[in-house]
Amino acid sequence: MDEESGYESDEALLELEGVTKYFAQESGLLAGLQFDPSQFPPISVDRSTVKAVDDVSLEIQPGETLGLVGESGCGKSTLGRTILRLLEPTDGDIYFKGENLADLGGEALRQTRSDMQMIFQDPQSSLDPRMKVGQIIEEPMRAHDMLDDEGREARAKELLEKVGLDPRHYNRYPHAFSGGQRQRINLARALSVDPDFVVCDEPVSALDVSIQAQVLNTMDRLQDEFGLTYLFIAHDLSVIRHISDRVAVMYLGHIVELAEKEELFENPQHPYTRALLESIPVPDPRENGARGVLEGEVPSPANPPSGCRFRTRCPRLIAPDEYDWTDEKWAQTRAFMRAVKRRAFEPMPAARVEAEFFDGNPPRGEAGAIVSDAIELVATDGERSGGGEAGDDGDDQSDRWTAATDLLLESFAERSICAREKPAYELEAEYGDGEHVAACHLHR
Ligand SMILES: Nc1ncnc2c1ncn2[C@@H]1O[C@H](COP(=O)(O)OP(=O)(O)OP(=O)(O)O)[C@@H](O)[C@H]1O
Repeated sequence: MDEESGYESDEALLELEGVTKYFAQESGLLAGLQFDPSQFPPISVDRSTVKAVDDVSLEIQPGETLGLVGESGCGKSTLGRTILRLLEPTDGDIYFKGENLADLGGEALRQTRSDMQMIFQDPQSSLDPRMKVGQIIEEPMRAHDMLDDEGREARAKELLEKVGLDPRHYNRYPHAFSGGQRQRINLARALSVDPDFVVCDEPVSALDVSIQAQVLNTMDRLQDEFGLTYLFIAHDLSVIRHISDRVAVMYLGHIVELAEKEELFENPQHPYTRALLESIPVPDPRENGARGVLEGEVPSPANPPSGCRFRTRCPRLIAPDEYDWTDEKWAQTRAFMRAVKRRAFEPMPAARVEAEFFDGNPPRGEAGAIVSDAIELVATDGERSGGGEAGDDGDDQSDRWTAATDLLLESFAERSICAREKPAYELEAEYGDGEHVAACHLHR
């Protein structure tokens, strides 16, 4: 038990409740200027809100490594920085050792700041090239008034050794070290103030794969030796798999799935996690191999989809309750809707659209009428299309695809539970007995 705070080590070290971070973003200079003569002043600046982290709740237990994975821009770094109070949360609470960080001030805040450290992706730019390695490692100790000059030097040298470097390099400059060595210097610096919790933000992403494993192994060893708890941010699932005890998957500011590592990798329950896992082996990013699994663009975090944030790209979007569907007819309609939205097929006669997407047997009833209206809009022989005849111009055609897309999305996608309710479900784990949460209505 921690005498001062009353914190007992079987409680969560860190607890997030509804943590939210929005950024006010001004659009590009001219593009963002709105002209409205009926208003005074007639020119206004269009400000949008980037919902980088939205309502994140989770716990991190002492001594564990929670991996945080997701595509670039999903909010991982923002979450890490918000936890450390490098960014002020827009909403929500962060408890560290049972204390709400927002309530801390003075000495308690100072102490907590040294208890929580961060290491960044790019060791090149985070190490001041004009400072010697020893000074770099001692800097946080000096800022926190820890030890005297001699004590700091002794500790810096000891830390150099602990992270796998030669203590005789104390007086060298960062440029004399390789990328992997520079990341080790970063580690030594973060550990100098004896933290309990370290946010590791893509610490090995800039390193060669062969060096990555070595640095990860060192981080693993140091975790045991120093009793550290890690929040380990990475976009690379193999790195996450190497280091994590539990894994949280992030998409567009939400945690979509969280489970113990084995459970997450062997029994993923969110379609986004599955898509991520299926696209793992991409040794050469220019090779398109399995990358097609995640179709479509990530929507803008300034205007994220309602309900489930992944629904606009989800291959398992749930049928709206309004209509009578068989699974087969819904699967076909969903595929057709996606193809129309992405204009993924050449214009063709209605009968061929029906043959290609619905095996010649489109849905009937109310849903069928909507599907047939959409087919008519895009078909070359559709009544409303005039398709292929003289006088048909590109704009017209484009309008019809847009109209068909809107009709299908509004009638079907937007009425799905996936669009209407934010999902959050607790599941039974198949591997281990840890918690497994998946934000997907398939588990309702
Ligand atoms: N200071 C800021 N002002 C405005 N928008 C920001 C700011 N910082 C981040 N964002 C936006 O917030 C979203 C989340 O960014 P963040 O860097 O947290 O994602 P990430 O998952 O860490 O991505 P990456 O791995 O590329 O760093 C992005 O859309 C980003 O553009």
